Amino acid sequence: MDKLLIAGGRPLRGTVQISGAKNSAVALVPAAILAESAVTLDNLPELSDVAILTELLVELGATVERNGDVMKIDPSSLKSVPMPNGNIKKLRASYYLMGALLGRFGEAVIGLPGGCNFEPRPIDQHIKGFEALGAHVSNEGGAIHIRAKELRGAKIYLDVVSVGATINIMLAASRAKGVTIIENAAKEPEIIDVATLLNSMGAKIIGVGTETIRIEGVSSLHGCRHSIIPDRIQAGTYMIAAAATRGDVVVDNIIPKHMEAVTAKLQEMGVGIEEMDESVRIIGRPEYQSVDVRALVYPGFATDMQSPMCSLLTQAKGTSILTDYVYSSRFKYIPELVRMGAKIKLEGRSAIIEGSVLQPAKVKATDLRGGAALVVAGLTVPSGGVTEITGVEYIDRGYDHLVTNLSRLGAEIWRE
Ligand SMILES: CC(=O)N[C@H]1[C@@H](OP(=O)(O)OP(=O)(O)OC[C@H]2O[C@@H](n3ccc(=O)[nH]c3=O)[C@H](O)[C@@H]2O)O[C@H](CO)[C@@H](O)[C@@H]1O
Ligand SMILES: C=C(OP(=O)(O)O)C(=O)O
Repeated sequence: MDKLLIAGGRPLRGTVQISGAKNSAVALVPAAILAESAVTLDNLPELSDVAILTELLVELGATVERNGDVMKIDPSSLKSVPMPNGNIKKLRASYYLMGALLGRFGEAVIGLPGGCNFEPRPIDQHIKGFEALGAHVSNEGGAIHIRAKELRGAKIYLDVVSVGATINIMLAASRAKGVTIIENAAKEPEIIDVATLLNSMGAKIIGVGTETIRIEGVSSLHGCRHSIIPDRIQAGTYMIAAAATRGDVVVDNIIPKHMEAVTAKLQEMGVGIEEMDESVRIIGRPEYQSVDVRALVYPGFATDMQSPMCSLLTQAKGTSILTDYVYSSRFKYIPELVRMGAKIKLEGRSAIIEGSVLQPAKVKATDLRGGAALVVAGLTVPSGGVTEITGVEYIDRGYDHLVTNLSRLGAEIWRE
């Protein structure tokens, strides 16, 4: 089993280039199968989730060619293949194959998704959406069976603001007969990215980025070329790592607007920030103030940034309160931070964090962003001793070239 080793205490310095967004890529790759001809995706990140999805597309009969960060997906000889088990269970975003296959073939059999199960993650809103479009949905032994004689547009009000349900309904509805309206839709930038791809394929989607999305179904979609937006969660993690190590880092190839919630919080703590057109410079300071952080849906502070932020808050003077309003118990990483000397108490859906000096320890990542929190903490430990992180396979889901990027910034980090 791989592990990451970090000899901390080195301020990060230099420039890091951010790759395409995982949470876009894992929706765009399945979306491509709705086309009748080849879709080319640029700026594709090199992540295990993307690799598994690619294998799934090949199992479905697509021809996939990857060259660096470019992937060409030709779904012209795609078949409807049931996928109750196997690779499908390895990642969360395999649920996008439900919407995509339903749109393309009117049917899908997909095993319940795996991935980071930091707490129960229901998909009832996805299913409610498919049913509203006229599909019959049943759970047979842990696999979701979806079948529709004909997909018909419908008005769907989401009970919770869900990224996955919003995208999944958009995928299926883009090939439905008539108009679908999604109310209380999620507004994340990745949703806009998926709609941009679908519209380039010939779909008719408006309203993305607002709480009402209108999708006029079309009878067929065609191939196109699309460049994936930068990964705002990777970008935010490097911003936090730069601040935590009192470094000086330019995080490049980003959309600064997508970073506003993180930028504002770092500024409030006293971190130096310079914003450019496609990059942001983070200038670390010797002392930071404690702050309160609330993880919310976009444009609020992202729940995916909550865990790395917790590691930074251990470096602030006084008491910070970090509350997650999206996932009430996304805190499995906290006992590991405590093992590293962090002073954190859990109260309901909040972590109460006192400033502390971290120390090296052997710790285990049990989910992707919890793993990122441990990396930030390991980098922050004053020199002397090595932090050992296992569970690296979780981190591989969302951070490409992590060791290379951090090493280039001057970190002492290696993988064994
Ligand atoms: C691949 C991907 O893009 N993953 C992101 C996506 O996950 P994902 O799309 O799975 O998360 P959702 O936005 O759906 O979840 C938001 C909230 O709604 C609840 N819920 C969701 C769906 C549903 O059918 N029923 C229900 O109750 C969830 O338990 C959670 O409390 O958005 C999350 C919230 O920003 C991020 O943490 C994940 O990184
Ligand atoms: C939770 C995450 O991803 P997923 O929904 O793919 O598990 C994440 O990116 O932090």
